[in-house]
Amino acid sequence: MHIKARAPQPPLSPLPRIRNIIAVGSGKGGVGKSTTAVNLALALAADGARVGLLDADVYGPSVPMMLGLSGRPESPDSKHIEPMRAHGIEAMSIGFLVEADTPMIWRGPMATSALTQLLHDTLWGGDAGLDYLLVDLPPGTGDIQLTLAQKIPVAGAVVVTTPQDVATLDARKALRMFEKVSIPVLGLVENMAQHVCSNCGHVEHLFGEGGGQRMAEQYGLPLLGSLPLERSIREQGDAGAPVVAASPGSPAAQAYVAVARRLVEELEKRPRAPVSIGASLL
Ligand SMILES: Nc1ncnc2c1ncn2[C@@H]1O[C@H](COP(=O)(O)OP(=O)(O)OP(=O)(O)O)[C@@H](O)[C@H]1O
Repeated sequence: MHIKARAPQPPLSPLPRIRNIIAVGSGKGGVGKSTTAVNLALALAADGARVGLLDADVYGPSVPMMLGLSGRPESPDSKHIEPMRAHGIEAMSIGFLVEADTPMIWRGPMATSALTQLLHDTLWGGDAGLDYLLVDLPPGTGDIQLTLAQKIPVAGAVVVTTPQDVATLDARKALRMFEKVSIPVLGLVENMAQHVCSNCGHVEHLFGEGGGQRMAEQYGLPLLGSLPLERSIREQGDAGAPVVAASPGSPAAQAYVAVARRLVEELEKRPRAPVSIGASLL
């Protein structure tokens, strides 16, 4: 039987220089989504990957502070912008383009168009491109999150939750949101799972134990890992040198590295071509 050679297919992703875009979302604010996204990006880079981080959290862009970055990105041709660089990763944030104390009161369409522009106009990865671009989504599951998730060609999503969040419906709402836009959820990350005393190292499960695992089982999703609630994670994030960069040998940093490796494993189980969920909308 004669098999016709297939005609070359157009690339599925409108961003072919970025091999994998991973969205980091949460059902509600304050669960540590940005802290997790920043440290996961650094952990992937520590394993040798070329990594970028897009801060899409229009309501509270915290990536510049967490990476110790300030100032404005440069534009070589007044059409594109150079990403900012810190601790071996690239970053772009709406926070670089507005004054720090400007409240973000944009309506949905303005926010999403500014963010998709940032995604497309940033010169990610120079000539070599990026292995991973993590997108720190705004907290919650409203219209902005939904539209963004649709407009960005995401390969998969990670949902960050706390043990209390698991007990409520918030994290489940985030799962449903990704399901609605056919974005595969690569797994759950349980943040602030146990408190480690900074004096004596005593470990306490302040918010109960096993909630993340139970939820993961209920939804048939992997639990990518549980991260400790530790003073150093907050302090180093506030100081612009997140724990994975500042104390790479610490148990907290190792916990992020373990989650990052599990994330890559899950991603590699998926079909290679990035899911171009939003391609028709772009
Ligand atoms: N594992 C942790 N241990 C200690 N502090 C943490 C941890 N994770 C996050 N934090 C702290 O909790 C606060 C909220 O974290 P973060 O800003 O990452 O949350 P978020 O979910 O992105 O919030 P937002 O809804 O404002 O975007 C920050 O002060 C951060 O330093």
